[in-house]
Amino acid sequence: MPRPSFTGDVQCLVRHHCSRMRALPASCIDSKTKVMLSLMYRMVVSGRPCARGLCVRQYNWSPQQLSADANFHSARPNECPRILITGGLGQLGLGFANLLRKRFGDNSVILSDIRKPPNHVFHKGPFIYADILDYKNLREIVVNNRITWLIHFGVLLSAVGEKNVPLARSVNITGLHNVLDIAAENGLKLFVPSTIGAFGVDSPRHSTPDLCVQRPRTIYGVSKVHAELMGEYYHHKFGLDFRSLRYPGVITADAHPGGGTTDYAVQIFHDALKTGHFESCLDADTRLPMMYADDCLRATLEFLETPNECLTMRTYNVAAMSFSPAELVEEVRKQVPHLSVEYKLDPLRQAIADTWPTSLNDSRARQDWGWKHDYDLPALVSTMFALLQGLDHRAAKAN
Ligand SMILES: NC(=O)c1ccc[n+]([C@@H]2O[C@H](COP(=O)([O-])OP(=O)(O)OC[C@H]3O[C@@H](n4cnc5c(N)ncnc54)[C@H](O)[C@@H]3O)[C@@H](O)[C@H]2O)c1
Ligand SMILES: C[C@@H](O)[C@H](N)C(=O)O
Repeated sequence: MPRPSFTGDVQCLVRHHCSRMRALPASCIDSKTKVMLSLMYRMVVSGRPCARGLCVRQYNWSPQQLSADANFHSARPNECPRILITGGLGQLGLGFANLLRKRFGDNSVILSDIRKPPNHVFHKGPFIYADILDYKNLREIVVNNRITWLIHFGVLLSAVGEKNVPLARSVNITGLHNVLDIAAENGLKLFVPSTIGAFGVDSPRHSTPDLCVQRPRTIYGVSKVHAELMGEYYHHKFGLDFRSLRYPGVITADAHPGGGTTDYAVQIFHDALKTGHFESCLDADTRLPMMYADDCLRATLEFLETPNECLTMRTYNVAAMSFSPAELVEEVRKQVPHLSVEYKLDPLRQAIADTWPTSLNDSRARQDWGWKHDYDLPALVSTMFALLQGLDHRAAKAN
């Protein structure tokens, strides 16, 4: 094995850390930091890469990656997590950043994406450019900001993924590999959402359990099964605190849909308010599991805060409701009675939806960490209208 190319500065840093660590009472040292530092120390003094953990990739360390004001020597085990969200400008990122900022403080959460943030996002809290395909840049952001939790939302969803398989493979699989390695090397807690799309025609279609045959037929689904398995493998092999929830289709007023099969269930609210006419890309009877964003994001935070000892798995189903386009239309018409509807099926999305579960069994999440949803279909519909009408009202006042 080649000798790792540590610079003198980093050797000093590691030795300094290790001597500080020995000087502190054991109760003050976060166990992951302890393992990481002892592995680093072993590497430096022996000149050999460690067998387990940390050095998932061989790379050159460069002192430039430590910012001038890097202050991780003073990190305390019980301080708030410092969180990075990748792909944060999609449907779920901003909502989750808001929830996490309420819980841990505005500066504890960095949103990142490859797109330019709108003004209201940029001024609301820290934002940084981060391409998950750029391993070095991502590692630098994690190190310089002393990140402790990584929320990995960067992805191509099911329908857009099928339209550009090479890009989906790259973002969803290579991007995941980068994130996994950086999380393992830096002792992070890593959350990667999975999806109902991780199941396929061979899975039980109704009340689909956590553990069953998973043979999805989209690149999105294949990449999510890969993420579940790789995360669990890193957990067992390297001790990575990997966690994943299989989300249903998520409905949010925060952003426009990002190219998924369940997009229709978001689009209908915008169309009902703007034009009073809605074209469904899925057949009237196509039933899929769905969830309101507040439930989804609360589930994620509660899951992340659950002590390891309570978890019996690393990947859990979470569920709230299931409905078809026809059932959603019926509920929407209680608020917008004049809504006209046309079923103009998109063959790509319909074919995908036909392979997904109609409902999920999430009894393990309810049992292990107390998951409980708040929103059913009527509550979802009235909340979405209230929020979107409020937003329209505010936009009209601003113009
Ligand atoms: N929205 C849902 O209904 C739903 C359901 C199940 C699971 N999920 C999962 O939740 C997570 C978030 O989903 P979402 O709905 O916000 O997705 P989205 O498609 O709305 O957003 C994904 C974001 O990833 C960004 N991105 C693309 N390539 C990138 C790259 N190379 N580097 C960094 N960022 C990149 C995009 O710019 C986009 O802002 C995903 O992992 C998704 O699979 C979502
Ligand atoms: C279900 C989910 O993963 C996403 N909304 C999609 O349709 O692709």
